[in-house]
Amino acid sequence: MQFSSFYQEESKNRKRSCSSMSIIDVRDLNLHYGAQHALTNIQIEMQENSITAFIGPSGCGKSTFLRTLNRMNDMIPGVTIEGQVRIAGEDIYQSSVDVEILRKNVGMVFQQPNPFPKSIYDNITFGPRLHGVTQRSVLDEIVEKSLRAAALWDEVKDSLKKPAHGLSGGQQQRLCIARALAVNPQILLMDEPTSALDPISTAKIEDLLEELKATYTIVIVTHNMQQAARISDKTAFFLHGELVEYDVTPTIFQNPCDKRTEDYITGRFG
Ligand SMILES: Nc1ncnc2c1ncn2[C@@H]1O[C@H](COP(=O)(O)OP(=O)(O)OP(=O)(O)O)[C@@H](O)[C@H]1O
Repeated sequence: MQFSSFYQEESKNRKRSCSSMSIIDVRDLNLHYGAQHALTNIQIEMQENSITAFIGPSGCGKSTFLRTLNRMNDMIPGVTIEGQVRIAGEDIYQSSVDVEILRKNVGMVFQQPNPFPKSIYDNITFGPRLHGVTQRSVLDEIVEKSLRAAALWDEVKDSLKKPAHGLSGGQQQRLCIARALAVNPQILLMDEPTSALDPISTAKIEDLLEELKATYTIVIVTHNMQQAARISDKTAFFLHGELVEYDVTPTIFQNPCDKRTEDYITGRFG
């Protein structure tokens, strides 16, 4: 199927399915960096159209785990991964999986906004063009739709040909979100997406995530516990490469089962 029709068809299907099935299902996941055991027996299921937050002290494995969800660790020399990561029922570590298509479906936004040194328009169309969209009208439509979804359209609609690097940090991060949405992913992975931003830009992105979860499944690493409490449906607490506790967010913050979670959220360590 042509990517443009694939894009439109997928959008329609996405709107129809608003169930809360597990879209991510991880079983017995272990990851080593050489001899270092960085993730130990991770088991977790994440629901479609929800926001899941990963919290825990520095070095506990949050980002490493996030990267296993679209095979971003594959490129790191010496990494070994065992276990299963199922996305929409498919084990993404099977050799038959096309990693390019996987990363189209499971997009990523990083801590530092990283727009390409290109125009706003070309940043958004980069992914769709890579996947074969050439028709100008379709590209225009994707640009508008992605920028609207990222709550940036009104601010940039008259300067689409201007360099992306001319935008503020907060606008650049929303552009990076729009760029990720332009290839119509199912899942958006976000690694501390607001830690480089001021409080107003942070609030805009938090509001945006609340809107985006109607269409996408969002997994976010955050050091900001108020942020996790504000925006996530479920929270996973990691410590020393283990998933200590995972539950609905109010339970994690108000009534955690594990003493280690309680110590962390009450600021006794980390
Ligand atoms: N590319 C890498 N090569 C080797 N070891 C790594 C690599 N990336 C992470 N690690 C190690 O794996 C462990 C987990 O790191 P990771 O970055 O996943 O933790 P984190 O919880 O996301 O930390 P932070 O909150 O500081 O970003 C750490 O001991 C880290 O040093």
